[in-house]
Amino acid sequence: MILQRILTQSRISRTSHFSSFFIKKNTFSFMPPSQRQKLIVTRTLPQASQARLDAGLEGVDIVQWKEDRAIPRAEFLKMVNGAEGILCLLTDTVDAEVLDAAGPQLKVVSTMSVGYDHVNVSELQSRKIALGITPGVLTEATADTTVLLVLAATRRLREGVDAVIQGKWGAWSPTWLLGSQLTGKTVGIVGLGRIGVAVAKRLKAFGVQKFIYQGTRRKEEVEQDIGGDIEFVEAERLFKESDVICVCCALNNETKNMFSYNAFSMMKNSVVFVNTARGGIVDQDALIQALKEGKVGSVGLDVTVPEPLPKDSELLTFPNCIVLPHIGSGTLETRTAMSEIAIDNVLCGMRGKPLPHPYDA
Ligand SMILES: O=CC(=O)O
Repeated sequence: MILQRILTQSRISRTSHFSSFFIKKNTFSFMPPSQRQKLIVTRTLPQASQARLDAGLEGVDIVQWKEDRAIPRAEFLKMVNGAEGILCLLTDTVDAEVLDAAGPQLKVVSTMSVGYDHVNVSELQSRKIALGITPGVLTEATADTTVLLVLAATRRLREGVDAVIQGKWGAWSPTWLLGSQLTGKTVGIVGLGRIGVAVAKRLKAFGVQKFIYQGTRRKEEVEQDIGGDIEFVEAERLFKESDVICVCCALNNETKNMFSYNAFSMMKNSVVFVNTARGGIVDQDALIQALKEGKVGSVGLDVTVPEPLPKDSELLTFPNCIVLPHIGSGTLETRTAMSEIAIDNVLCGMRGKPLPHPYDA
């Protein structure tokens, strides 16, 4: 009891506040300083995971950026020096400069995200640094957000809400604010991975008649799992035939700017276009042009370039375009599961063990 109190007090007294970041030394281990490992955490984590860090990790000194904004690059480069593990977010670019600033002892980068387009994977590989991601746990939340945007866009949610707020709600009208419905429609999914499948299964319940999908290869086992009318098609056919398009793929060299002006020009004028993956998959200027020219029916985006999207972005001027602030995985359950995996990944990497959720080339 007395020992417990001494340890707690000593832990508190050794936690120092350093400009905007905290250094937390684990004081209940008698490990000599030379054997202690430095872990960088680039943001405050959801409550349960933050409590885990605050309780201390055996043999680890945690240096954490605790402001409610992304860590400035210069701070990141300073803070990372001497780290053996980095727990970062999708807002932190991890490239050769960061790895150089860290030094050769760096063993693992663990991102609290399933996407890793902010990490230079080949640099990590060439330096034999492990990369951990958080797959699986955000599938349901992100699929929910995708369906939310599909429904919001098809039923003109933004226009309806704006009309109520602006006092433009007149008498009930047989012709006002008519949207479309999903019954009998064709939905195109780009990227039939975990999230794409979860989206298809949800949308099936709305009476979608046919799914067409695009990706690196046909997935027969997944087709069977979803069931019904589902077909792997070329991108061009997906653009032309879909009533609704959901972008659920990773951002990489193949998918960057895949939604070009040409792609939007091929689509039905009534198409509902939803992106919950990464902003860079869409040529945003082309999307703005397509919206101006009435080449797309309605749009729902959870991701943009840049993020945050500036308040004066032209994208925000279209009543048929709804933009969310990248909250696809934004539930307490999901974000907690993601941060727990990110901690497990980074600890295993620092201790030289296989990561429970490694990036899989
Ligand atoms: O966008 C969210 C993620 O990649 O986890």
